[in-house]
Amino acid sequence: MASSGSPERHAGANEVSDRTAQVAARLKQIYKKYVYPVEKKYQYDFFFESPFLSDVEFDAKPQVLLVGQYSVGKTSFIRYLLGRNFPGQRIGPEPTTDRFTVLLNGPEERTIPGNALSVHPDLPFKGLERFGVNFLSRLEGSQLSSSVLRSVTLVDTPGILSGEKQRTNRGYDFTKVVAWFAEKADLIILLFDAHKLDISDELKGAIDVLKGHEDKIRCILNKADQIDRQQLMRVYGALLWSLGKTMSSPEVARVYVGSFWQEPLKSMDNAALFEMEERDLMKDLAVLPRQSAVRKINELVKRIRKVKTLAYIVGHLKSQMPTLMGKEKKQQKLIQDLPNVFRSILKKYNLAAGDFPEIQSFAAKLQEVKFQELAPLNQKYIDDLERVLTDEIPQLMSQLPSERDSPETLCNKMTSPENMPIPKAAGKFGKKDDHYEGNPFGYDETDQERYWALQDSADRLKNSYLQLGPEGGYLSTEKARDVLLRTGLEKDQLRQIWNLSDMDRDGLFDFDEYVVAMFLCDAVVQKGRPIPSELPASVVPPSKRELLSARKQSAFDGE
Ligand SMILES: Nc1ncnc2c1ncn2[C@@H]1O[C@H](COP(=O)(O)OP(=O)(O)OP(=O)(O)O)[C@@H](O)[C@H]1O
Repeated sequence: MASSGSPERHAGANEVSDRTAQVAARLKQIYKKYVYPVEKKYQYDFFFESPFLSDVEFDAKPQVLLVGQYSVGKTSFIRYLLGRNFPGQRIGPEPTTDRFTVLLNGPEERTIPGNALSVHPDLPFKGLERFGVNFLSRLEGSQLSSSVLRSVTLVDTPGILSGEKQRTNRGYDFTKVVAWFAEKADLIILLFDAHKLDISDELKGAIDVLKGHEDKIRCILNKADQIDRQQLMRVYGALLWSLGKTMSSPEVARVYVGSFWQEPLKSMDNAALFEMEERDLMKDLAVLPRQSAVRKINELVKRIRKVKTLAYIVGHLKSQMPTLMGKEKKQQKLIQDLPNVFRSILKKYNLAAGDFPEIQSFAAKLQEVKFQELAPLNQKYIDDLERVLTDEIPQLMSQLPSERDSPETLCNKMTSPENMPIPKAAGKFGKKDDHYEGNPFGYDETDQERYWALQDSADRLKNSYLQLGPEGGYLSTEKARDVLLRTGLEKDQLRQIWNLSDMDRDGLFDFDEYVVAMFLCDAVVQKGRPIPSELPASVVPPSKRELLSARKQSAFDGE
């Protein structure tokens, strides 16, 4: 039984989390089966200068980016969300975080150097190499086993400094890097210090690069308990005014006021207000996994529409080529007449202008190919894409809570109503911690019974397991052995891995056992780790915990 609260309290949240993972897995299948072959056939990567999608794009967790001046409490806020310290954490009154820290879930606690992070095939940080070695030495991964990080990835940024220091000391383009992370983020939290509110040029610069992402921005007026009510009103007003001038969005930014760390409030004057504000912020965070799933669906829809349009364009150009003479001449004529060609394709197939490539760069690309070598239009491809758009995508959307739901109702769908995510330490508001909810995303930090450090690997391995052809939910001994042999490990090592993974000793691999085996093989092959004598508790699948602890007990009792 869960250590804090009954399992039912979390059922809604886990269900949504599972559903969003299922949606991501289905999107990946759709892409591989129906979209990728068309992209390849009509050279989407070349014509749209957009690489083919990899699994990472679908599997990536929602990202939360924290931005603010130095010492506003970004790192303390993350620590508060996680409910614990994390590797590489630096908190202090002086500028402490001089690097971008990406907080990731993983079975062992460690820091990961920026270089490794930016080339890791399973992480969505490829592309950061372009900011140079100076930047990479200021990038760090912090891996820990955390239920919060199972749902989201957090990115802590270096505090924004004032004046010259900002420009001269960094050795890389800070604002460009923030823009890169902002693009990928699902939520951007801008923190301000109520105690020393100052929207400097640098912060304005950072807010500028967040332009176009206004819908993702949430502001926090932190340390609000350090000042009295009257001062707070003034500071709050001044912040809204400055933000209104700096941010181009027509809507007033949502500013959460409070003190976002675990310490008790300095003054209880505004305790009720701060508590409500934290509750609202946690609700905002709780809908992130769902929002991220919707974003992934939308992005794939946009891409499919472009792919379809490209197939029509390429097919049309190919169809215009003469069979014998004058190919080169015809090709040049078509390129020159491209605006008209686009117009007639748009009309003929009833397409949207926004799905067409930018005309000049497309014309330049066309100069590099021979039209007679282009692929002809294949109606089957188009029909498949249409079917994805009209049947599969709406079906996927219906599996998520309705788009028209208010954040409130969405949140209700994610957690049972009486247990909305509430601040982690009710004690700080002068209350007892009896409603403690450890994680706004629905998994309770203390809920050891359901937490499994290999859950991410399990999500990734689901398809490969199914492809191996389990029967009745089990991989036969032969199949399991074949999989292990393919790792190239020594027989003796494989025997040890088998003994650790086949937890129920039935000579077969169910899915959980398969995940554990793959994890152990990977640890030995990729990372050169020794095989442990027993499985670490967080690696044991929840389905096998009772069994293993009973076995341990009977060994202890000498049975
Ligand atoms: N809610 C809070 N109320 C009062 N003090 C706080 C609060 N949160 C953090 N602090 C204090 O503010 C200082 C800065 O905190 P922290 O290092 O978390 O900020 P930061 O924004 O991550 O800074 P940097 O950008 O330099 O890394 C620390 O001394 C911390 O103890």
